[in-house]
Amino acid sequence: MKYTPSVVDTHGKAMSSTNFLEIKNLVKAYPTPDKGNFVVLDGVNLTIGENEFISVIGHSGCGKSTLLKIVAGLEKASSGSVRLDGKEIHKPGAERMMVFQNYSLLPWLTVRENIRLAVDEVLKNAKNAERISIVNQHLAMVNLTPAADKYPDEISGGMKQRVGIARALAIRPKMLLMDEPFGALDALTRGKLQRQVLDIWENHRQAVMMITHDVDEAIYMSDRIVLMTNGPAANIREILEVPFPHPRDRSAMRNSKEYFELRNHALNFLDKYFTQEE
Ligand SMILES: Nc1ncnc2c1ncn2[C@@H]1O[C@H](COP(=O)(O)OP(=O)(O)OP(=O)(O)O)[C@@H](O)[C@H]1O
Repeated sequence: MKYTPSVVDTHGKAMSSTNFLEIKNLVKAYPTPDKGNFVVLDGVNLTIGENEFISVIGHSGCGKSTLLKIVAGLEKASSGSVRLDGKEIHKPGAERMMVFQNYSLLPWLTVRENIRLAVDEVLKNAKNAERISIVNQHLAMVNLTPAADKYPDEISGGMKQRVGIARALAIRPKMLLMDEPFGALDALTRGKLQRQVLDIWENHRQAVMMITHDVDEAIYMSDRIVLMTNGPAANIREILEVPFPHPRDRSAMRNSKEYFELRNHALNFLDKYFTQEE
């Protein structure tokens, strides 16, 4: 039987979510040396709810990172608008925290100091005791208390990524932006960290936008999956609603007919666009 997504919405009117993040008619073009423009994103519309976990999937180079960077305020849109909680995004802000694939920790600071630096930077009005408590709480949340005084080059990739996640969460952002956060990890570490991030998110719900190349990861973690067309001039072709309530049991889910159909639908979508490009 062919899978029919429960939501196919390329105009951003998500049925089950509020418009916490609102991306409207977003276009991003880079100037080229011949004075033309290279259009990366062309007319992206998307809304994300306050407590919603969204994954973005698309072929390499279609503009996923560009989209995330615009939401982070690290890149500017050529036209269109991006609003968070009603406010236009023009620059980076502490209400949107980014987790990168390559960890991006400061190597001369310990695990604890990496998290503390972000807390000091953002929670300027908090008293010292409160800052210490926030750092300790977030170290514990990602099971890093025993490694708190180690330096980044003394810990594994999975641990580094947990520091990145704890650092992002410690400043209590309204939205978490993750660019292939588990991409550099081995399968076992990846699975464990996916579960850990979900545990945290299930207890402290917030808006999450995660880029991934992994369909299983997207189904396991997110409420909706955004499928992007190939670039140039990419946009959103389909949005799939993931029909499993949280917390999710990965193995039970994987054995269900819905999972199989959703997975095949997403993989067929990617195959179709890959074939068209060739
Ligand atoms: N600063 C820039 N100047 C010019 N072109 C750029 C710039 N940044 C990105 N691009 C181009 O925009 C397109 C989209 O890049 P982007 O990194 O957003 O893709 P992606 O979907 O995240 O790719 P991947 O999955 O491989 O990480 C690519 O063709 C890239 O070369």
